[in-house]
Amino acid sequence: RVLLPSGPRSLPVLGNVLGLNPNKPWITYADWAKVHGDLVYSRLLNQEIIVFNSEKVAKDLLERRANNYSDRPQFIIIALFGGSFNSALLNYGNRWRLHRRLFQQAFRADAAMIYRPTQLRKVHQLLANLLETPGEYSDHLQMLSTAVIMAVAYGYDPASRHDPLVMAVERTANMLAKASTPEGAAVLSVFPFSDFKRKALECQELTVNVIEAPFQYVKQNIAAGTAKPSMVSDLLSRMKADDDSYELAIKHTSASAFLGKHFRSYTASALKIFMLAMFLYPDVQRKAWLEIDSVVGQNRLPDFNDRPSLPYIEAILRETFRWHPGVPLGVSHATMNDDHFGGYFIPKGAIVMANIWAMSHNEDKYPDSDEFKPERFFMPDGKLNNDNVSFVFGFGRRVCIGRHIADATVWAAIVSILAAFSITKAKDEQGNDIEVSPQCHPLPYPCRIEPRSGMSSEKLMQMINSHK
Ligand code: HEM
Repeated sequence: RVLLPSGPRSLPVLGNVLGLNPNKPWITYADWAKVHGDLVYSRLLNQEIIVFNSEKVAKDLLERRANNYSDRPQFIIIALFGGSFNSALLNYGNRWRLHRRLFQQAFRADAAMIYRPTQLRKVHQLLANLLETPGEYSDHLQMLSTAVIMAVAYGYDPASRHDPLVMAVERTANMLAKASTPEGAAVLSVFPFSDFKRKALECQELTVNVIEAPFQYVKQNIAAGTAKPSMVSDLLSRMKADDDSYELAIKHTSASAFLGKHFRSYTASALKIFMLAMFLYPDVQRKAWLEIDSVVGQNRLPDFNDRPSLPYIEAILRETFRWHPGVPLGVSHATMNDDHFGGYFIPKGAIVMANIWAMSHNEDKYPDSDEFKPERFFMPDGKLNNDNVSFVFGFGRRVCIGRHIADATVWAAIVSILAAFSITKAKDEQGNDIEVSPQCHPLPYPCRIEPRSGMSSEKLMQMINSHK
């Protein structure tokens, strides 16, 4: 008799739909793991789902048995919404291999270095925006995220957050994202909303335009000799003439980078979490200022050369990724064949999810895991340990391809915001602190952002301008 991994008792048709917290399923899965172990079996309607709640199991299966665990589940709903171009959701096969190779050429650790000046420029623009309209910080962080991806993928410089292309991207990406979680897809397929088909068609049309427009922009710039370095211009320069399938793959990979709503949002989510941590943990902020002042001083803005000399900032970056990981359940994998592990049967076609949230809240590894404590990354001798929380970027052959870009953007934004500003709780009309509670995908909550002691608006603007 085959023994499936253990899991909660399920209802005949619905499976475990009703037991799942739809807003934070990772918490439900982590609770189930306390009863059933690191491997939890559940069912959503007729789809089998196995959740890996520890790094060890995720590595044993997603990495060491990558041949079987590198597929993605396919949802008809995503194709209906025009999302089948997305590299992150492709089946494990030749089309995905070509996409991955193109991404790899542009985004591997050494190639990604050429985008650093652009990333720093966009971060300085963020500082200027925060200075001008601090209350809109959440929009500014989203804009940074989008602007970096558009610059890296296309050399495109959005004029402002009302840029028509950016607005079209936001709209399309939001629609696609709703269709692309297993929970969303399962529920939508049984309880379709009345305007579902209309939305699907609208989204398909938007997607076609949003893929084509920035690609044509690069081609025109190449023809005019004005193209900036970008993933698309680089890949086009290596393409043999009239290779239509290769050209289509370039269009689709670059679009995946900016239309996969997740990937742009993850950078912004990490930064919103960072802002939250800074005003909830003012001592951390003070320690960071001390480190920045002793290494960088107060007369210039930090740059990437400072990174090795700023270990406390590095620890803040790691803790930001760990405390509230932006992708708490990773991107779902799927099994290609039946398998056995630890005495359990893992069926072919099961959806497999890495519960990154459970891993980042493993109390054995991260005691007081709900607390924001950058100190946890230091060894007794005061040096940084080697835990760079890489699990937040996923596992195995489908590990995040944008992680070097994302890591550099988030680092540059964190260190620059700390160098320039003080972040404190906002006050209500009576002058009392407004309290907020941490969430995984934070809404814009109020906070106060102002030039920190020793900094003034004029000085900050001078420093920003001196980098142009
Ligand atoms: C803080 C920011 C980010 C986080 C936390 C993050 C996290 C992740 C995770 C957890 C996965 C799934 C890995 C797996 O299947 O095991 C993933 C996949 C992916 N990420 Fe990221 N990501 C971030 C930013 C980005 C950016 C900026 C880009 C684009 C430039 C990007 C591109 C991708 C792609 C294309 C995949 C799919 C890879 C594949 O299926 O082969 N990510 N990311």
